[in-house]
Amino acid sequence: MSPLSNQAQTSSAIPASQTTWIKNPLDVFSGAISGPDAERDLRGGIVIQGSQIIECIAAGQQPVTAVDQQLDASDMVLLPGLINTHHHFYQTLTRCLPAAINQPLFPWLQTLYPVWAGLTAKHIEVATEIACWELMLSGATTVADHHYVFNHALSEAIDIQAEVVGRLGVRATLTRGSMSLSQKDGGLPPDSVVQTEQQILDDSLRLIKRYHSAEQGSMLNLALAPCSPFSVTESLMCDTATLAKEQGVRLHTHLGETIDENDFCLRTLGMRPVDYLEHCGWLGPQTWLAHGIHFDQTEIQRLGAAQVGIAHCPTSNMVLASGICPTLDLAKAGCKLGMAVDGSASNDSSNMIQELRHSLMQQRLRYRADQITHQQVLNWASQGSAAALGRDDIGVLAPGKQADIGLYKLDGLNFSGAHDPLAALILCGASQVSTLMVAGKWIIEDADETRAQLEQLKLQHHQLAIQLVN
Ligand SMILES: Nc1nc2[nH]cnc2c(=O)[nH]1
Repeated sequence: MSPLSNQAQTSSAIPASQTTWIKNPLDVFSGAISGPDAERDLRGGIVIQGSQIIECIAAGQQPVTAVDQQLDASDMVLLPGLINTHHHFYQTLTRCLPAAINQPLFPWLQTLYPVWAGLTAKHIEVATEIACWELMLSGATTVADHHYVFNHALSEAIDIQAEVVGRLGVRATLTRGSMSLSQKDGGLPPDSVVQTEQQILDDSLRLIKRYHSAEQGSMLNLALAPCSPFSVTESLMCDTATLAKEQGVRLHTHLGETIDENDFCLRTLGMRPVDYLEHCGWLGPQTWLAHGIHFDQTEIQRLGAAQVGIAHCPTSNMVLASGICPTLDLAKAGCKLGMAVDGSASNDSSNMIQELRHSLMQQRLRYRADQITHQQVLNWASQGSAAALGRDDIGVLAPGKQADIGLYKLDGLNFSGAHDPLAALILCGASQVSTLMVAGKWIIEDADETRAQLEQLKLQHHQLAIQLVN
């Protein structure tokens, strides 16, 4: 059933000329925690036209614009669509693999690389679909993926992902990942999952030309993402930075995740990861890093001065016992702090709203309770994540921004007795949206119905997961 009322319009796409008032939400968060976007009163709701928000309404006020239809949101909390800045969709197929669980990053990867070497086009397609639905059902309207496993039979992984995200209607940043340093050359991955530098650079250029759209409201950004210092050659890191600059796309990699990575860099490159980043031409605002944990204070200042983005992945960092990201220090220094669930083999879920709860709890162990609020983690997952992905058209509820929103009903037992609805979303542990809109289109109109429709896909995914490990 459509959540819309008053007019007969029930289409999930709002025609460009139509206006919709998301009316009187129970509570609302704009995405910002300082400045004019944080101070604006949104308790009367927002008006959407086409793919954009055109009006924000103060409590008790009516829209100035004539509205064609309304959605009564008085029993729902309104958030900007959450933005996931780092994932490995294919890892949904290797969640909780007994041989891999209970290990830190390096042995965990070495256990999983040979399994991932068996990925086929079908695995990529179905895993991408499952991960995207899991993210969307948990409130994400923009998803980023870091696909870096290109076995010898699988060259079209990003093309498959581009087809799936386009079909689902979710906004995406797809990164062309890569590995070029195998065990025989002193790296961590086996030969079966690395490519030559030329193969990687040629395919990167092909994908940028085919899919990257940089305009406001873009549904698909492409970025380049050599995997990590221990799986990529130095020359590929440098050449990728040059290509990204020539083509005007962003750069992404894993950095500062573990002490083992620091040791690897010192031993094989003779420098620490941030020096390596600078040496390869990566230390700038075009770069966002997954994890960003093991930096000293001087390195944090250098990353901040360069306005590097950080994909903070608290659950994965706890599961792999990697460490605790110095979020507030990085943000204070000038880094753009975003949030991510990381790959589903190190999480082992892709639930974006639950990630915020984990972040709040983990970060309170490092900082004071009054410094890590529910608004702070919500801000990282919206405005902060948008900045990390280099976007200023999403992540905030304000006129002129894209109409990407999530609405949450607090009807579970876990919310009973909660006083502050916005705080309850994080502290009582929300796990699912009720409805979700991307670029003015209802992607999820009724989450329970959507879940029911995904049963067949789930079965197929589970069978593919079993087949992959056998
Ligand atoms: N957490 C995590 N770190 C990585 N470093 C290189 N590859 C990976 C990965 O798949 N997950």
